[in-house]
Amino acid sequence: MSKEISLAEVKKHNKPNDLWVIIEDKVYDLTKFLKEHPGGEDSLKSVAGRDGTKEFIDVGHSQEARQIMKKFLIGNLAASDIKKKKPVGCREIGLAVGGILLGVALIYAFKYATAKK
Ligand code: HEM
Repeated sequence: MSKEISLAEVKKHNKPNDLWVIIEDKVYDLTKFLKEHPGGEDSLKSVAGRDGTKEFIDVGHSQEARQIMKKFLIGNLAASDIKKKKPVGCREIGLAVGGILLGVALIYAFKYATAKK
């Protein structure tokens, strides 16, 4: 199992000579890659010690870049620091469907009540 690293720990490594970055909940030590990065040093420095997932994806990195990054993987972001995406629960779906059915039933009831006899 790979190492779990907390967000607080990653934040400490925010300098060019000690540069960690979080990408897709994984932690990379890019200190040695800084000078080799085809996208320049500044882009990596701008996300030093923090989550650079959005920036990494926005660039549209190649498969080759994804291969290279594996060499610098040092661990996973601690589960407690991973932002949980709230899924839409069954309760919400149930309420929405119930609301729509009630609305349709009311329209029919109204039409029936006001229909000319
Ligand atoms: C382990 C992490 C990373 C690796 C291995 C990596 C590798 C590469 C490689 C190989 C390229 C050349 C183009 C390609 O093959 O896609 C590239 C370009 C680039 N990267 Fe990264 N990169 C990493 C992280 C980042 C991050 C976090 C940022 C932004 C904050 C970034 C910004 C850029 C930019 C701006 C380019 C230039 C794109 C262009 O010229 O069109 N990279 N990177």
